Amino acid sequence: MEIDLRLESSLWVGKKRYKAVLTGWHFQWTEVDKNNREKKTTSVPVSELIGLEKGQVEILPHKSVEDTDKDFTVFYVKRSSSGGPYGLLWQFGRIQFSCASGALRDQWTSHLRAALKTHSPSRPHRLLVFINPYGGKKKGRNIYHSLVAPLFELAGITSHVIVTERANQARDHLLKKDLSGFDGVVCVGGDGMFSEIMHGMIGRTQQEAGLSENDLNVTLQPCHLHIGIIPAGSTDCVCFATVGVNDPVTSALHIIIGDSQPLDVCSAHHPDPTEPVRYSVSLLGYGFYGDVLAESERHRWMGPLRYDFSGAMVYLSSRSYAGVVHYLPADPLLSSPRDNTRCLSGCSVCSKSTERLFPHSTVSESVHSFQCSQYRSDRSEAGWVSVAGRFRCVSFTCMSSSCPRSPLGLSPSAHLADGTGDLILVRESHPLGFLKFLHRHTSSEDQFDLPFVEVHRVKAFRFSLPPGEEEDSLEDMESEAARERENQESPQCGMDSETKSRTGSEQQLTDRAKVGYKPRGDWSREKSLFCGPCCTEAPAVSVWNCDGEILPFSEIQGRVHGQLVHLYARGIEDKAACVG
Ligand SMILES: Nc1ncnc2c1ncn2[C@@H]1O[C@H](COP(=O)(O)OP(=O)(O)OP(=O)(O)O)[C@@H](O)[C@H]1O
Repeated sequence: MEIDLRLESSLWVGKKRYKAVLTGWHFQWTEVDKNNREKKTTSVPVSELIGLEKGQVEILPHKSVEDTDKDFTVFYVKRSSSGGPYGLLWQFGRIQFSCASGALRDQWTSHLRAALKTHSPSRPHRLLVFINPYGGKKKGRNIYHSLVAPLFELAGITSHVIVTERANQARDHLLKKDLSGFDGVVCVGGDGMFSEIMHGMIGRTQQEAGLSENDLNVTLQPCHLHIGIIPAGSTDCVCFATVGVNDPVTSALHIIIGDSQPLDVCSAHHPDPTEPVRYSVSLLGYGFYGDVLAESERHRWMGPLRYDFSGAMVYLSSRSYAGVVHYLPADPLLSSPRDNTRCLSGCSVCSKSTERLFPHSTVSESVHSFQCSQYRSDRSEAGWVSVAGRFRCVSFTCMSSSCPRSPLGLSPSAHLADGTGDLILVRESHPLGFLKFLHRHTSSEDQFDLPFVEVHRVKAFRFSLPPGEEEDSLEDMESEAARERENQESPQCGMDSETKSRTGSEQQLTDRAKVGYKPRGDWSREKSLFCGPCCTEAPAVSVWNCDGEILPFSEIQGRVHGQLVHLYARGIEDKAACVG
């Protein structure tokens, strides 16, 4: 039975009188002048109220409380149009009302609290927070404690905070420790930290379901806990592509109100099933993007500038790589990477996909049966398409991968949660043509409208080296590796040991080395191949850039898992529709 939450009365803000109405779903206040004429109305959905306190209360920059009888303070989500060209910045709105009596004040606070409870059932109450103190400009701790923690406290959220002391600590915690009682996990850091947490969450969910995540044919179980991202890294692409801005307060507010954005994830498997699976949401890139990452790891000391520097070096080396790409196209009637649409908050393509993926309310059973039957047909060769050639880059993304420097992203019409990803093939081309392709990512010009570029919306793909090429390249690598071993301490190509122990990518490589990598996956060999223009011979193979981490092999099989994780986000809001 619906409780009657409706309440209406006059309230005062300073000397101004307002007509305030709570309808249950909305709380609105309209200024009324001396002649009883109504002026501007502010309306806030109850789901976007952050909290309320009796008295006159301030939260930021410091908490202060003046406990008065007739006042109450409401905190709510306030949209600002100043978030940049595409996203909307959310601000922490605050308004302090005075009532005619203490009894009316108590009526307002109890009605508002009841409305919040009824109409915001998915808000988190207890969160596990991981802070990477070394991410980005090393401000993660400060960002969390000064901007986020006070808002969580106001919203009645308790948090267990872990400041990481090493790479992969968060992943290991999520894989091994008791997570009962938590509603979600918060990542304070950049894309590398998010990737670590996503790997831990997906791994834990499969462990509990008794599934082998390394098996390409296994249908993975969606994760139950939501992930929130507080951007504090040098690259925060996942946050930008799912929220529209990189702003800690905006992200904290999405977490508080319990927003939910499903996200497709691509699993990347080496043909050898004993190699651990990796997951990607924003970029799996071979060739240019793999080389840039490998090169940039050698210049960590440059800070974020290393990406520009390495990009220029790799561009100048003008490399292309031979390969065969096989892909399983998605249904072209549902959407296409060239259809000029944007996946915005409430996207109908993603909603239809949710209905397809989860046709019944018993989510886990239906997901299992749907995805199993879908992938059974994927495994046969029927419907697969092959493309062979030399490529500047082969990229795959499950989202637009927009970021502040490329506001429309790698694939502007890609969807966050439709169970597909976009495969972008850039063939060997004139260097100026490739420069044009790269430059178009920073503007609104169509980067796919070039003769050497093709893009396909797919459900799965494979990349293999052409027959014969593989053995040659392995021999090349062996001799490079032998040379490299002789020059182990070479300052030109070597990484200093301090840098090495800091990075997640290398930590992962070290971990893999411990479990016995095959010779191809040995970083000491790979790094000699990606020294940029300082190398005289162009290497025959590249590596994969998996959301900013190096996968030290060339052959790969990728498969999209529809809506495998959920973020505390709602996709990019349509600015025109949200800000009047
Ligand atoms: N305490 C720690 N010490 C060293 N590395 C850590 C620590 N905590 C997390 N990491 C690792 O640091 C890597 C980079 O973190 P993050 O993404 O937060 O920062 P970033 O500045 O954006 O980094 P990058 O530009 O390399 O992606 C992650 O892969 C993560 O696993």
